[in-house]
Amino acid sequence: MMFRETIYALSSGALPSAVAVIRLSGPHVREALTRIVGFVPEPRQLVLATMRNSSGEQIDRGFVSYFAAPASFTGEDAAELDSHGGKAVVAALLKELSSIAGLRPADPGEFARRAYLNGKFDLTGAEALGDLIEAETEGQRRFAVANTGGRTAALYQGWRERIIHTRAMIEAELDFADEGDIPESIGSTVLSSVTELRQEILSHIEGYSTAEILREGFQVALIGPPNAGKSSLLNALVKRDVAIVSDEPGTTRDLVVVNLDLGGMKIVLTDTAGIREGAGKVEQQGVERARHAAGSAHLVLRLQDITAPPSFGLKDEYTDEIVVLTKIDLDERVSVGDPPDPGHLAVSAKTGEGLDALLALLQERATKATGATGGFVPFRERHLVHLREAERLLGEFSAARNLGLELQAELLRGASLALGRIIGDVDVEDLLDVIFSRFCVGK
Ligand SMILES: Nc1nc2c(ncn2[C@@H]2O[C@H](COP(=O)(O)OP(=O)(O)OP(=O)(O)O)[C@@H](O)[C@H]2O)c(=O)[nH]1
Ligand SMILES: [K+]
Ligand SMILES: [Mg+2]
Repeated sequence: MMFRETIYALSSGALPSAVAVIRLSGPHVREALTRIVGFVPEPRQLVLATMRNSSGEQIDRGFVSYFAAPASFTGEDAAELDSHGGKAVVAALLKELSSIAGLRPADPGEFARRAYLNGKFDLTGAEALGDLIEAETEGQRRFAVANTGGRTAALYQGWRERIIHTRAMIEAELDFADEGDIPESIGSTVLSSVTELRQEILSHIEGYSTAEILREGFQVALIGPPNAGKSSLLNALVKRDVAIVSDEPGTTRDLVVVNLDLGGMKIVLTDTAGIREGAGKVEQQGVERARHAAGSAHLVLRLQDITAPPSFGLKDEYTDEIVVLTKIDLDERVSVGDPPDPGHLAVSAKTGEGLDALLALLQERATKATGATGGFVPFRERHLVHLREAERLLGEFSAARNLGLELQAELLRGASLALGRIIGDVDVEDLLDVIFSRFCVGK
């Protein structure tokens, strides 16, 4: 696809910086380079050059590189100017570029959008690229990288081809059969291949939780009666005073949420209000929030003060929970290595005993929760919507008897369209804004 306008943007981060990278893409790139540095370098070479304004005055000296279409990120003629990262330097270069006819500043994600439209990657590839830029932990980075290579697209494309093949069998029958009933032999082949595919899609959908955990983090809720030491433990784990601690029961009212990076895994710790009966109105709201946080967490840490009697206010049980005995510095009979119950953990927020073991456990649980899928899972809510739609249509196909060939073909067409929407093969115009506007300017 040819665009008439040439776009440019500062693609590196906030100024001032040691070096700034200005990126250009479009039909006027050669012309712009000639204007700014006086020549067009050999493609794919970094060349030292003096950058000048239209009166010939030097703006800066730096590097310039040129990428001839279609061998560039966008598929168009493209270039990069590497200047010093001073605010005035970059401002002068951008001003100079703006004065060249046919050039305009790029919108957020516009380079990537052009790359997509020129077939450099499919929509899932673009989304993975966005994830890579947003990745904060090593786990997120690895996951995003795994998805940038077009593997997801290949999977969905393969499924589409199977559906299209099945549909072709049905349509061949449509052309020949008068009564619109498929012969028994073909009917069972078609049905079993549709059922098999539906099963594959279903198990793929299940893998979404992996992506969610990697992206949003492994959710850990700290619950327990008032004064169990929840806020103290949270602070000790993140080594910051995030939550207020006091000897007054009912100190924490709202949820206090902090992120932790454990060995490349994002862990989200939530401190909650102490759960007890007969709390006042505000505290009761906090208790409800606590219960809700615990209910939606991947792991619940149930804290118990070893110096306090066992709590009866905490009847709710959660599928994955661990009892953590707190304040063990106050009882010399209890030590980290020897808790009264071997299934429990023992810690002291005051001395730091037991914290390493707890952190190791959190990391292990989070890693286990993301499984060994190697990133081969749906990684956006958007994908899930279309996968569910495809699965639903295939399910309708398998369930109905005597649907008639035409309706069967129609269901398969719908399923194939749904999969096509994930990779961006069909009507995606409205989606492009959503996906690419999330990118930064210059990408
Ligand atoms: N000795 C000792 N005291 C602790 C420890 N952890 C917490 N405390 C004390 O226990 C009291 C309650 O601690 P918090 O962290 O506020 O307890 P909480 O569970 O968050 O309490 P609420 O928010 O009111 O539900 C404070 O006085 C803390 O100093 C510990 O490991 N050792
Ligand atoms: K307290
Ligand atoms: Mg608290």
